[in-house]
Amino acid sequence: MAAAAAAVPSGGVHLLYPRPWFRNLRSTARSLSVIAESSRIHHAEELSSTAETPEPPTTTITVKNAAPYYPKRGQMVELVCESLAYKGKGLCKVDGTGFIVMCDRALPGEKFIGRVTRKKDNYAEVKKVKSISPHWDLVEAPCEYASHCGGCKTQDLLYEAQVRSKEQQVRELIVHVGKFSNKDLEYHGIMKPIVPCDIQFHYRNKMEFSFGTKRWVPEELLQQEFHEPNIYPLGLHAPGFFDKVLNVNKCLLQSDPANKVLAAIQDIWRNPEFSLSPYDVHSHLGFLKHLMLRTGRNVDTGQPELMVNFVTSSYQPELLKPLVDKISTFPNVVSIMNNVNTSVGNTSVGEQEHTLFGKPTIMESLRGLKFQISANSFFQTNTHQAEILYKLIEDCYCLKGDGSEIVLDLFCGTGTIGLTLAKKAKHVYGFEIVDQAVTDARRNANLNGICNATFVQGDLNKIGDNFGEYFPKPDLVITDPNRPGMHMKLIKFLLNLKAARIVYVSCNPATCARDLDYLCHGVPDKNMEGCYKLKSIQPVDMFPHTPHIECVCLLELQ
Ligand SMILES: C[S@@+](CC[C@H](N)C(=O)[O-])C[C@H]1O[C@@H](n2cnc3c(N)ncnc32)[C@H](O)[C@@H]1O
Repeated sequence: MAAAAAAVPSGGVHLLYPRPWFRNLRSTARSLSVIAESSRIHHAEELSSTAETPEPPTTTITVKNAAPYYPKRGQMVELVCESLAYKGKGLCKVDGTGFIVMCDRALPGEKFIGRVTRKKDNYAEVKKVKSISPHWDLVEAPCEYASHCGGCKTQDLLYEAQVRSKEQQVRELIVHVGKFSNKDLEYHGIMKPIVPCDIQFHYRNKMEFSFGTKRWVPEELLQQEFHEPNIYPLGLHAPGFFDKVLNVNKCLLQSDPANKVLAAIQDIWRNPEFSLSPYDVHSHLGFLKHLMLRTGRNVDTGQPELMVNFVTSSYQPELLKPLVDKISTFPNVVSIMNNVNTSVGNTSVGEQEHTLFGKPTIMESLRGLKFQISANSFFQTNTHQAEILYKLIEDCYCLKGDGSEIVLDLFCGTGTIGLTLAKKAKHVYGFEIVDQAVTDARRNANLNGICNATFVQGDLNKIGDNFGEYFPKPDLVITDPNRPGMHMKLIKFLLNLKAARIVYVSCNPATCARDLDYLCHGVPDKNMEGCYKLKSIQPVDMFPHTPHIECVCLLELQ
């Protein structure tokens, strides 16, 4: 494994000379409109539960000199990938027409044949059928599943090229969805260079695998190798399928102790003597749904500690006993949990939780504080890079440190950001929807002897006009929403609140760009005026080899 990891160079992104393709990424107007359009689709998908939030603006751009082009479903096209865009998809143009085509797993510079699978008004999606010449910055992907697994999409792209592309995506979204001028971003130093992740494998502290009844074998492997498609899989979902699972014996993104546990479970769970059946998502029969592995750290010894969580459709501990007996002998396993989820949905959060071995939580430390993590609580999944992210947040907000300031921590999860600020603040008020996370946040405050933090359970998409009565006017607002971004009610609240500074931490640059636009430029059709000035945007790579991008943005009241 060490050799495999070494094949991918680390860090150093700012020292490399940009390749010609990167300069070409001063993209044409047309490609930008597609990226903006992509973000609109994204919102439509993800905001279905928050119907009142308007979709982000799309950029209407006239395409100069583009011949009309009407690809048909099933048509084969030869393409060259220009750059990476939304969800890490390759952005290509049909030669001579400028028509935009998006392709999963096409990487910059790659020439390939694609089959049109989906057609929209102004772009199409293709599936790569054959690669003609490889992409620039090709490296050998160390993981055997890299070209099929839905987790990593860009393992075979040089890490420096991955982060350059992420930085460029953020810039384009901020300009075209957020409506900030590229010139301002450059000349006022608003757009900061991306912070790469210097650990590019084994960085995830949490992985969730699914048990399945249908093993997914990629088309190209069906012919090449001997496969036993009837063997039940335990692994990751095939991209786009909720009922097909790619069997995975080892994942290079999770810790070594977690991989040892995964391998041990793979070895024995199909043994007919144990009568363990995978849950069938169609018939709703079967027992084993998911296997969640979380890696923490014993804060006294520094040794990894592992939580193994079996998600099952019913409570039958006697069935799990052979697995528990085996993995409880592993020195790092300190907790074996069973979440029982009787619903037909795919979620791993159980209605009941049982401790089968050891303790119900594991420990982790972040910015000098201790955190107790339960099976279902949110915790930053890359602990190493979270240290760097939180330091950036700390540097960004510049609390005076005299204990006079009030901090509002929105979407606080288990309270990690707020608690790391508490020592410098007068009081921290955290709001979070998940009950268990709020319980954890309170426990974490106690664990660290922090008395000036209050955590409240509540839905920030449903705040009433009296929301501001729950806390004194804050000097600083931290907002860290999940992928759909902030609801319009919350935007409106923040525009009326007029806190001196907002630090917006985002895991989705498209919704982040939309919300920054609202906070800075207002929402004309709601008669809301913007009152913030964007001071900085700092992209951070928390998840190498995946399309995910984190950003820390500082806004100041104008
Ligand atoms: C990206 S996480 C941030 C967590 C935390 N700030 C941290 O750094 O660990 C987003 C959090 O928002 C919470 N959340 C999602 N929707 C919410 C809502 N409508 N109201 C309140 N909290 C919500 C999620 O449960 C999750 O804990």
